[in-house]
Amino acid sequence: MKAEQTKLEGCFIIHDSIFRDSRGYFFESFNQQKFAEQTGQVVNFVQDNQSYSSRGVLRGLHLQKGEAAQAKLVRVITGKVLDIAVDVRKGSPTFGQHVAVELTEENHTQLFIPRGFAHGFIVLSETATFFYKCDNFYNKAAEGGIIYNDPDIAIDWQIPSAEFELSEKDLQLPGLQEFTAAL
Ligand SMILES: Cc1cn([C@H]2C[C@H](O)[C@@H](COP(=O)(O)OP(=O)(O)O[C@H]3O[C@H](C)C(=O)[C@H](O)[C@H]3O)O2)c(=O)[nH]c1=O
Repeated sequence: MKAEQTKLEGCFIIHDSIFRDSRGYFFESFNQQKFAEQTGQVVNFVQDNQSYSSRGVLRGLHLQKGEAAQAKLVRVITGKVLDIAVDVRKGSPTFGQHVAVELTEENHTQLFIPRGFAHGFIVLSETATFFYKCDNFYNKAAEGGIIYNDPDIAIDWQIPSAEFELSEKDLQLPGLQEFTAAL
């Protein structure tokens, strides 16, 4: 695997080493030792999540606050998504900035999102199966988030907004300024 540092400190694009032969492919989707060597971060994941969505479904921007904050290692098993990580770490020099990465079943690319980031994705293919590892357990009481179309973050979700499908919960998330005021 190779870890590519993004413009956001601690957030890495992970390029996996895929072994292909006449049967198909194999790759180590996570190796704690190699990950630490490449990123300088020792991560102990404790929970795996998986979701399945159709084209236009937009999940996010979510995070867990305080002690319940989660680092995530995310990838796509089937389909294609645009994955977004937003730096909302208090005092960060890149506060409010984001990275956008296309994760597909073909490229096997992963994104490592540190604690203190908001995360979301939109499905660009007909359907997508999304898998991610978390280094902290789900804590509903600590859930928070930022509205997907906040003008200060200014995410280009790549497809027409008429195709978007969000949960009622996500449509009521606060803007970055309101979120920041509560930090
Ligand atoms: C996240 C989570 C949810 N749930 C339950 C709570 C709800 O009854 C149901 C669906 O939850 P939600 O609508 O929050 O699922 P997503 O919109 O996919 O949320 C995720 O979307 C973005 C992309 C993320 O990065 C987060 O990990 C996570 O917030 O699963 C659990 O039981 N455990 C969990 O860890």
